[in-house]
Amino acid sequence: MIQCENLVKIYQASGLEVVALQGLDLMIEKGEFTAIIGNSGSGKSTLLNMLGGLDRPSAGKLFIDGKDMLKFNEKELTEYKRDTVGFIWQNNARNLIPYLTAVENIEIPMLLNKRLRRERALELLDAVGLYHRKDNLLHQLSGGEQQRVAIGIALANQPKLLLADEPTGAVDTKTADQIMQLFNRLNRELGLTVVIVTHDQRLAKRVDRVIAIRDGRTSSEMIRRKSYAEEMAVLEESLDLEEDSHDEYVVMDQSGRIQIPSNYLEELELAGLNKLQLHLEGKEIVIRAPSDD
Ligand SMILES: Nc1ncnc2c1ncn2[C@@H]1O[C@H](COP(=O)(O)OP(=O)(O)OP(=O)(O)O)[C@@H](O)[C@H]1O
Repeated sequence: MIQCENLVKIYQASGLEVVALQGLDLMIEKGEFTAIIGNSGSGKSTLLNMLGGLDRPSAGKLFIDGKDMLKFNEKELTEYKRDTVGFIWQNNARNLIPYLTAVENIEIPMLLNKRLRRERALELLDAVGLYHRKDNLLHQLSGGEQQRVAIGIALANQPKLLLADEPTGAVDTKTADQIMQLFNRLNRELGLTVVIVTHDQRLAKRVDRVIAIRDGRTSSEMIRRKSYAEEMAVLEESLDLEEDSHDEYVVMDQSGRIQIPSNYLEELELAGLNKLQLHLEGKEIVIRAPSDD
């Protein structure tokens, strides 16, 4: 579904160049539920904006749903945003129109698409568990309910890809869990590919794959041993997932480069060295500090 190779994004800010993505590699299959984590400023939102067609990459390759995003003209980009992708932000003000009711908010994207259907808007409201709040104005809804309306809006045009930037950043833990369950249900039942950006390691445990970004590059990856869907089938009601339910991988780029996690370097006192010894031992690669002689 998503294929990024050596993706670069450079912003120009008051005469200075900021390299927000510096050669990021990423593959996401159709139907996967992925979380992107990383420190503030590591490039998570920049990546999501590229995936959502809200901004254009400076260089590299980005294919989504078989289409080359770097070759899109304005019209194709608008069609992509309208038909392929649904976007949810942390901040409700970017998702919702305050003076409309819940159901009217969901109708908006369908209006732009000339497919206005109250019936469909109500279906979507039902899908996000808010049918009973359809006639409430937004200020009458809680933060979590507003975020669910935003998810309904993102689904209005039947996207294949759902992107969410810190979707639970402004709600409490219990509401965050409900929102994650909703994403999971949409992923399982509609087969939607879902990518969320989060700071919250706890939420990241509840997806199939976690991709960590450091300094605008993919630095490591965790893949769930059992699919989240399988686990949820058993644990539908329980929110306590095993601590250790992911295998960790480092990402290797096309040229064979990997990034060694900083805690490994520190533990073995390798941090700060500019060369290391590398050799094969059977089927394993051993990395160690250079010997003195
Ligand atoms: N429009 C812009 N103009 C200039 N620099 C930008 C712009 N957007 C992002 N940046 C810079 O690019 C880098 C990556 O920013 P980005 O917002 O993608 O990080 P992030 O990982 O999402 O951070 P956070 O978790 O704080 O939201 C930062 O150094 C940021 O200052």
